[in-house]
Amino acid sequence: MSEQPQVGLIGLGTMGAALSLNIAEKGHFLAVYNRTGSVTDTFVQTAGDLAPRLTPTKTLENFVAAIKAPRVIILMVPAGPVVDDHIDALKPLLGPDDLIIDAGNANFYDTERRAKRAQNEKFGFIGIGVSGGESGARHGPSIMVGGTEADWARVAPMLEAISAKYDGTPCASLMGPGGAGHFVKMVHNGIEYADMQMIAEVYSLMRDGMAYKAPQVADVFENWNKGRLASYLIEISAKVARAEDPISGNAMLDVILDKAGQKGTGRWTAIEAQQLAVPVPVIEAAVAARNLSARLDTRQRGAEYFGDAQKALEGEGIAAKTLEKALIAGKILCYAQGFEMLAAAATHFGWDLPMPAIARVWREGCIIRSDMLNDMATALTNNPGDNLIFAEPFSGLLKDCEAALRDTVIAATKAGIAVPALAAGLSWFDSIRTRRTSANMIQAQRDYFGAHGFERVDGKNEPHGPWAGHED
Ligand SMILES: NC(=O)C1=CN([C@@H]2O[C@H](COP(=O)(O)OP(=O)(O)OC[C@H]3O[C@@H](n4cnc5c(N)ncnc54)[C@H](OP(=O)(O)O)[C@@H]3O)[C@@H](O)[C@H]2O)C=CC1
Ligand SMILES: O=C(CO)[C@H](O)[C@H](O)COP(=O)(O)O
Repeated sequence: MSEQPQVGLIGLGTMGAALSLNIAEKGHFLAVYNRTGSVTDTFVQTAGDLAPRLTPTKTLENFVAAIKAPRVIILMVPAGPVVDDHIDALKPLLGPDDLIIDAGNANFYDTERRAKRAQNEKFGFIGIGVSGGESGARHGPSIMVGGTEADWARVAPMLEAISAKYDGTPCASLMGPGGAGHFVKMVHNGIEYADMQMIAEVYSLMRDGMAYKAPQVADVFENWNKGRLASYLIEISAKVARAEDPISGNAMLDVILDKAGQKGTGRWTAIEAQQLAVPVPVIEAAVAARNLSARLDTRQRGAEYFGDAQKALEGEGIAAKTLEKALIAGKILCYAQGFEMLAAAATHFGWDLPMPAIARVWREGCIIRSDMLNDMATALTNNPGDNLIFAEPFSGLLKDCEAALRDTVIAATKAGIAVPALAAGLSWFDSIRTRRTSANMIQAQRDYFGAHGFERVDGKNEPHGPWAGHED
């Protein structure tokens, strides 16, 4: 029997269509609206058994009218002004206690602003981060919610029902107020960039350093997916390496242009980490690598002018076991940096970010889901406030894998195969356990040119060097 929907969704693109079907499948009736009306028609016509639970609408007025108050309206449209436009358009149509949920990849500052603005309105607004791509949205994404406890109590039953489950536990949690959910999603994506980049780097070592064909790379990744590296990204990397191009019959990977796209969340993570003064060099390297990959002309010119950098690795190359350990180390270092950034954001923004719960919601449904995240959730629970690298099993794993990471970076560097994210991880790891760095030189330089002063190792109160008053 058809019921009046209490939920509506705007934006039937890749994510919105899949999420609508997921919501309908969990027993909800929902109204749907899409800018291009024909998309709405096709969507409902192809919804099969779920079609009776969907109410297609062609105007925002009809859309809102089709939903029973108090309404829950989900936006699944591109981040940025499109979200503001929708809020503005919905505003005169909404009633008391209606709630808009922005489920796209919004910048968390926008979400903060929108949530604050909504406090003066009769309707509410929350921002949620949703991860898992199309199949996650359809069958169970990971959901990071920003809002009040009351907002969470209201939306939790639906969001938990549609979310992925890890051993029966829903991968949906309240992260904190305002933009906290979108902040956590942003860091998720920063880590996603880094995870992907490090996998791409070991792929390059196999392809360019050891002349592996794509199916051989697939074999290696498939094997790794049975061990410590078991994860969605390794699993799909094996699948894409195995795939053939239906047009040329060549390996699919070999016909894809090496120019990485990006929508901005990785860049936002790097920018925000800089604002918070938290070093996340693995993520920064991954963002830079995407930017560099897009500079095709410069890369071609560089290769012609200076000679192509890449050579075969020396000797037998690098054993798959060594590469695996290098990737394990790189992954731990990257997550350690990501969680440190989250901890700094919690302090800076006054959010009580639930670190173990963040690791828990990332265990299933999202793009960075992996077995390791379960151990991270336990480590963050048992070692509150501590960096992951000091917590077992990660400290032990790092000790075990450090040499492999170093050997890999050295071999890659000798062969001219760029491994910026792995190298950044190693350099961070070296820096973080260096008793005396070279920052004394920086302090001396700053004092020389700007009389900025420094602290002395002997504690004496003489904050300037003998160069004070220099004339050059
Ligand atoms: N794809 C993914 O893997 C993930 C995406 N996201 C986020 O989800 C959101 C949606 O992404 P996705 O589904 O991939 O995007 P799509 O491009 O597939 O769909 C975009 C949707 O937004 C609508 N839309 C676009 N521009 C406007 C506009 N100016 N006014 C009104 N409607 C508009 C489109 O309608 P029309 O049919 O008329 O063009 C379409 O319904 C984004 O914020 C994205 O970052 C989050 C997690 C994963
Ligand atoms: O949020 C996502 C996954 O978690 C989206 O797929 C997002 O588009 C990925 O980022 P980019 O397009 O910049 O690679």
